[in-house]
Amino acid sequence: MKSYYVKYFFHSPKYPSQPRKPFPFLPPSHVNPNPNSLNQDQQEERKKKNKETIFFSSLKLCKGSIMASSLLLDLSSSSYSTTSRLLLPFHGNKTLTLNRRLFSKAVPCGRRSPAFSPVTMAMAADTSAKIIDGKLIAKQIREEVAGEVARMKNEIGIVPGLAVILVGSRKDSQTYVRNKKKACEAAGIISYEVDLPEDSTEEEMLKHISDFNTDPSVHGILVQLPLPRHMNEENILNSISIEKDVDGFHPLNIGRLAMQGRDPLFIPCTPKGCMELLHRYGVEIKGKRAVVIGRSNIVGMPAALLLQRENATISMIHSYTRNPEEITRQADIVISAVGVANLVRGSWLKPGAVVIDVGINPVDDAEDPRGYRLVGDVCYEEACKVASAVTPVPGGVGPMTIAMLLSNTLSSAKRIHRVEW
Ligand SMILES: Nc1nc(=O)c2c([nH]1)NC[C@@H]1CN(c3ccc(C(=O)N[C@@H](CCC(=O)O)C(=O)O)cc3)C=[N+]21
Repeated sequence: MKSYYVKYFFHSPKYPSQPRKPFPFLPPSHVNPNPNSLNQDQQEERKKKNKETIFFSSLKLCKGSIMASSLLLDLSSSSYSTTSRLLLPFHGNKTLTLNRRLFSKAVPCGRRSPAFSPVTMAMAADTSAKIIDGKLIAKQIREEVAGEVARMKNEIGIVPGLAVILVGSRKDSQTYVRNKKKACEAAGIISYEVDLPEDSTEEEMLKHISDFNTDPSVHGILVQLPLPRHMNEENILNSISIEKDVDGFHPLNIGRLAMQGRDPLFIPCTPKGCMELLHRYGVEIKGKRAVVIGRSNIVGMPAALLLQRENATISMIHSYTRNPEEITRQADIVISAVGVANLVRGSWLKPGAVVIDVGINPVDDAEDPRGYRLVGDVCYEEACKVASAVTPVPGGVGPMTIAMLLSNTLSSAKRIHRVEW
């Protein structure tokens, strides 16, 4: 039986909504900008894998009732930011309908040498776009948070606390959690970490959450996603007290975000980071056309709601969108969160557009000690020539996500302790 590597999972009770097991990272070869950098063996291995690998931008199981989410899964909840690392072996006997339209756009588009900072590269590439420096802004925000944390401690003797729950031993999740902890410590926020083995039960998880819900020294609770497939993500996220849900994933919180005249308790960290970058770079949003590529619960959808709250006219692009290129080209602001390397080409952009690239996609890089490097959803070099401002990857939205987590934890502690300033 032929086996395909399929991204991603099925939304059906019959099928778990999470990967069967993490599969070794296998980046699509056609986004490798420099296949010649591979040695002979690696090239052979690559050719072999290519033969048996089909990437989907969307797929349907023909029997109808079961629909698979697409590659344009939009950093969707259980696959957050890791879609491109997780490829599932699929031993299906079902007929698959492929829609390669969008994905076929994701081809190599130049290379950024790791030796150069984004800023130097932008200049070297003779571009006009301003580089939106997320790393710098995130640092400023972390310092602002640290100042307020110190003030809280001095004035009322309260130190904000963040609880992080990690299940399993995924390397990328461990790295993210470690970085979050480090950032907390640097800002003076106390972090509490619970590491659970992969095979822990949902009940154990719920017990930890319920303990944190009632623990007065904890002001924020974060469950690192994705969760192992035997856990029900919806149940778990719903059990986090809305007052402490610093990720802002609680459905009631999202409902408030979507409604006029209501305010959410927390704005989800990644979209909040995107908005903060637009604000701090003085990008006007009111009355502008904004396109959000990807409709995940944690990035695309809340990002569109936030832009709309600030009076932009929004369009959302997803795996079933016809003419994504044409629609994107009308946008003054583009936020891309799909997890497909180099999907958005220069030709997709209106001259002068502002581009926020949320994608974090690993692509092979034999020159990198890790064997891969990270690129965004947007072809950076091309975007630099057309857009007026672009976020780099890394160094763009990623660091902002962590800064926003600290900011949400601080505001939670302030709200709980009724701090007025
Ligand atoms: N409950 C939950 N909340 C999250 O906010 C959440 C999550 N689960 N699961 C995983 C994703 C991923 N995520 C990132 C945070 C920081 C960087 C980041 O700092 N990236 C750097 C460095 C990247 C590198 O070099 O490895 C950059 O883009 O410059 C990236 C990704 C938060 N996530």
